[in-house]
Amino acid sequence: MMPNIKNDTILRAFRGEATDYTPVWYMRQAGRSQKEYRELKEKYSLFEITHQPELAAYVTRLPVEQYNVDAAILYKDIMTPLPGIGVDVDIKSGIGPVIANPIRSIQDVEKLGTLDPKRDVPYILDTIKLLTEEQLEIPLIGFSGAPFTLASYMIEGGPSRNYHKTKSLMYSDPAAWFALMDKLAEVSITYAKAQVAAGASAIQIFDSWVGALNAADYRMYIKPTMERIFNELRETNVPLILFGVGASHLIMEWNDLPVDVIGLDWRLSIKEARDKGITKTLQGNLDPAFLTSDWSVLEERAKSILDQGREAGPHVFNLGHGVTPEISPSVLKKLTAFIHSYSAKQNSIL
Ligand SMILES: Cc1c2[nH]c(c1CCC(=O)O)Cc1[nH]c(c(CCC(=O)O)c1C)Cc1[nH]c(c(CCC(=O)O)c1C)Cc1[nH]c(c(C)c1CCC(=O)O)C2
Repeated sequence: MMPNIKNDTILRAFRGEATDYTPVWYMRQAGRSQKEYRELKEKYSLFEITHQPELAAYVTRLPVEQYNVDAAILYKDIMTPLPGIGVDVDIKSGIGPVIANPIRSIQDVEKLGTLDPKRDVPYILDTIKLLTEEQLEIPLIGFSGAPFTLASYMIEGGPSRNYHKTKSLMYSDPAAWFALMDKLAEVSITYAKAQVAAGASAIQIFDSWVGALNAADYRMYIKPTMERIFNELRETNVPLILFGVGASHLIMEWNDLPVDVIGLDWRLSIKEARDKGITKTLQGNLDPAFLTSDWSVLEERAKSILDQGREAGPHVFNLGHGVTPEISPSVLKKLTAFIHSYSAKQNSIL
């Protein structure tokens, strides 16, 4: 069955078309900032919620109903597919993903299996079907972690500040590194394709931590893998988004990739990205810190981002990184309404 989408504004903006207003969604829009979510987390872990389609769909819908955003993002983690290939991962509250069997050698890479979405993550596909066939009237964004970001957890064994183990494997054992990149590229491709087949209307690839590399190493160790992923995902015909944190020095490399949208954090403005020569739709890039500032301060910064997006568009509003637990849902609701009304008004003046 086809997704039952009544408002596809955000998909048109992703593809670079002009829209009546600037569409918006927020990274980590579903999560600990919401009391309904925190209540659910008292009973269930993240993996327990994602294994139950009714519950996962409920969490995915919370920000849609509360904030009136233009897209939903499937509630799950970038770690979700990894148990399917033999990674022993747990998500620890306040820490993040922790891995009991880290990768240290090519032998460890060779032990990894292949992802079969119907066998390994059927509950994700069921959640997508439930949402897109029965519940949502706006597009659902599916996603996958990118190979570098997934590998960083798999090699470090958990979150890291400097990625020394990851880089050390990359620089000193390229055979193991490229074997791991191939394995994780396959995971991203099969997983994202299965999400689209189940009803997802766009795919975001989170390469959150790849900004730890310089551009020359990115070209050598990462870019060929990303080219393969996006070339294969182009076949799905859905818009493809690439996002990373602290990666301004890599966006010209990203601009060469067959993606539709580049997601910026707050370190580079929309205007600066366009002036550098980025030709894709830009997504971003409010510093989440503004969500705990006075409304007048937040409004001024949101206006500036929207004005840059109008002049240097196409643009989809988002944060520069995820919503954090202390952010109040009422602020996100007010901000969404402001983004819609301000951008619609500015468009009608032009
Ligand atoms: C690097 C990364 C991870 N997970 C993700 C990324 C890429 C985006 C980014 O750069 O932030 C992606 C992610 N994780 C989660 C989502 C849900 C969808 C959404 O955006 O609303 C998404 C898109 C749920 C989650 N994933 C996690 C939570 C919070 C903890 C929980 O509720 O158990 C949620 C709602 C856990 C997690 N998982 C990860 C981290 C760093 C954490 C936070 C650890 C902490 O501060 O406690 C790994």
